[in-house]
Amino acid sequence: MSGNVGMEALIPIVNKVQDAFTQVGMNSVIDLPQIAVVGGQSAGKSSVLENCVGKDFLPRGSGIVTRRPLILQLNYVEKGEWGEFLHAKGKKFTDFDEIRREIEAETDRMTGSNKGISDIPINLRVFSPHVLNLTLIDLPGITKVPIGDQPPDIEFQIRGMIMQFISKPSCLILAVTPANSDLANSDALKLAKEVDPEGIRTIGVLTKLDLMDDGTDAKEILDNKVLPLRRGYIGVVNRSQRDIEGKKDIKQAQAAERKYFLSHPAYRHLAERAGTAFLQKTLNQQLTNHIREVLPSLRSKLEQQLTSMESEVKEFKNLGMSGGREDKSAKPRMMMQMVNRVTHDFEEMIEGGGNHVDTTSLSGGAKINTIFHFRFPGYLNEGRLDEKELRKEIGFAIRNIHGVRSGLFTPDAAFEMTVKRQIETLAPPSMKCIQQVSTELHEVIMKCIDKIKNYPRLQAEIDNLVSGYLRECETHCREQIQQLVEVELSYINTNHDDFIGFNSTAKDESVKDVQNAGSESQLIKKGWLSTTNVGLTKGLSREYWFVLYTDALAWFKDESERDQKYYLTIDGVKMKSSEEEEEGGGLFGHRKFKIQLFHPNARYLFREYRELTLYAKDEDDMEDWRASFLRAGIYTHRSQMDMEDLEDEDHKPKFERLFEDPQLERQVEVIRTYVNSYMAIVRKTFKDIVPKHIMCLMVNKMKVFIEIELMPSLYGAGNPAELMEESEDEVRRRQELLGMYDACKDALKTISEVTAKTSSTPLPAPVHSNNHHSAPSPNMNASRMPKSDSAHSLSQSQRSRPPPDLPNRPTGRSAPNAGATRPAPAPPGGGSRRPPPPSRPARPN
Ligand SMILES: Nc1nc2c(ncn2[C@@H]2O[C@H](COP(=O)(O)OP(=O)(O)OP(=O)(O)O)[C@@H](O)[C@H]2O)c(=O)[nH]1
Repeated sequence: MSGNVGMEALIPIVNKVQDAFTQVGMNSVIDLPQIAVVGGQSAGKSSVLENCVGKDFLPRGSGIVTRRPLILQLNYVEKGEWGEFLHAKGKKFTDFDEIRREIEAETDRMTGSNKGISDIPINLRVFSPHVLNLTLIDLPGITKVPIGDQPPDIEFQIRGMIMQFISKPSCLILAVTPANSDLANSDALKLAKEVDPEGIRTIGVLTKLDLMDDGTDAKEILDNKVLPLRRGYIGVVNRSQRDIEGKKDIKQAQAAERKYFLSHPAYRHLAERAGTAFLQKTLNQQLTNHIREVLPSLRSKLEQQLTSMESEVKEFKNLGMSGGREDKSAKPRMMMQMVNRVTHDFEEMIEGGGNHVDTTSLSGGAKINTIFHFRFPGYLNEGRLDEKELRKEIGFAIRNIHGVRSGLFTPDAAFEMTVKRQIETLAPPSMKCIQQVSTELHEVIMKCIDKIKNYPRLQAEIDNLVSGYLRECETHCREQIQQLVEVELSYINTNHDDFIGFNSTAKDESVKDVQNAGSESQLIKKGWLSTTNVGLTKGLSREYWFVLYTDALAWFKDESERDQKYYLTIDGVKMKSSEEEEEGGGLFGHRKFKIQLFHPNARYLFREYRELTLYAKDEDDMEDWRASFLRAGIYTHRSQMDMEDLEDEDHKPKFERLFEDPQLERQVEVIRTYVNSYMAIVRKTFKDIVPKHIMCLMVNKMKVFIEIELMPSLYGAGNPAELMEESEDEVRRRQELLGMYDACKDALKTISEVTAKTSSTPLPAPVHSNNHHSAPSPNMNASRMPKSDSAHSLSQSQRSRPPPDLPNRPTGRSAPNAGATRPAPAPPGGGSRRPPPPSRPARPN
């Protein structure tokens, strides 16, 4: 294909821009517009389209030839020239006559051979080094009277088909009208006007000038004086049927066409603005305008991309890595930068703050804080014995200390032994805390060095050194905590200010003694409990505020203790406690923690009740109350039946049996209270001191190590040049980045060159229906130009001319040559020719 020189000239420009953008990762940046030909049957549409491309391959002839839309995609390739049909994928058509035959055959396949039509397009892709990536659309000619197999609504169908394509705002419309027919009735112009009323994307093409009646010409139409179009009309002389049959080639045809215009007296003056070559030039200018229009946005995209790469490129340049040769001396400097980055990131992740605060998950420092203040206290509590177990231990200890004798007094040793056992249980949760912080620190390190993964050797070495040091810190910290446990075990400080044994030994040692001594009643415990039998319908429970004194139990409506419900002296009162399943508690049931108080020697406990049933909210609460009742001298009562139950099948005493001795039970309770008090102090100390140790011995030490010792350690570990060896990925990435950076700069240069080498042409001023004087212009684009600019492109003389009243109509003879001028008497008054009033609508719509 070489019939369109202008288009070929555009190819390198488009390709250069396209290539530059492909290199920077942007494809299809220049999306060239589609061009569609519309017109009546046999108007010469296919001929015009073929001329635009500059190659013979479309079926042409008299009658309805184009019966399906043909979407012709031109694709630029460096080598070879062939066509491919969508309906015959994979088959390459190198003979363009064969392409024509295939179009005809494919048309017939869908529509039959008897002039039927179809809106299903034929898709043809032509690959050639001589074309731009453009899409051209050949559409069936507009017809009104159905023939052959054509449906009755043929006109309507074809119209719909055409509209599908030309209504797209990006589609250029070549409205083809043969000069030997009435321009005023041109369906092509009517349709174009419907979708493009301002005429921005419509070019009028007047074919078959050579077939006009002798003595008539289309000068006035071509001068845009008849039915003026914003972009005017271009006259062409295509090959006649005889030329085609005689195999007149496109070049010969264009030469003959040029001769025709130059030699024709009516057209000589516009020979430079007529003919296939000028039509091509017009379209190419339109494409140029389009290219130039997209350049500014491409430029700004490129500039943005360049800016985003600048800092990294600068970094490489600083390190002497921008060229092909690498600067070896830059590696230690680079290593220092990397280590500084790790130091900075580590510090930031531990201490918080910084520029990149993570909003999706907790950072290292925040996680360590959670371990210290939420998880660690939980772990400390997990290690606690439950109340039952604790009592059991204390009970055994007391009995073992007393040996064969029944001890009258609570032995101190039992307290100390139990406390020591309890202190030992604090070691595992503390170690767990250390281990979790260590894991977190390691994760922080991993995150920090992930950023230097492009230097795998350096990354591995830092990991090795830092993780090794972390292990040392962890071991040291564990030793220190173990030491702390031993310190606690070495001296049980019963003189501690917060220890209740120290301050209130007398009070707690023997509540009973206090009572017996006739001292004043003392408060033991207050709290909510629910009960079912205090003046309520049986079965319903209700909460009261219970206050337990050394000698009495009182309950009130609420904490204000104003409305007292009852005051029960507890002398001789016993208790039973149990857990029971709540009725209707569902699959797993709700457990109820029940304590029953009763008087074994009296019929009624209070009022008409034999017992008082109290429900605690949970097991701990029940244990607390039980302990408090014990302190108040309310002991567990065992019936004979219970006692029988105290031996198991092997006649070994069950644990409960220990407590058949109320004296022992009371002693256990006293020690338990002391143990709890003392352990609360130790736990508090651990809660405070373990995190401090971890901070001091692990976190802070790690910070110092990374900041001060890491760099010298790295030097000790190996040569910086070797450590700074990049990963293949990094080398590739750097090359790509630098390549992309250069490509961006080249692309910007290309854009500047293209801008300098090409020029846009402004959109002609709009024409009015009665303006016969708008000059035709090859400039089709600039549709987005402000109207005022377009208006400026009109010369002063053009604007000052008075607008003629009506479109020019042919005078004299009948229709076929409407729009053509005939030698006719000069119009009255000279100036613009005023045709006689039209006998039918003179405008396309
Ligand atoms: N002499 C002469 N013949 C032309 C000219 N333009 C087209 N023809 C002839 O007119 C006939 C129809 O031309 P086509 O290009 O097939 O017209 P079309 O508009 O594509 O026709 P359909 O697709 O059938 O609607 C062919 O025989 C062409 O050779 C012209 O400018 N001068």
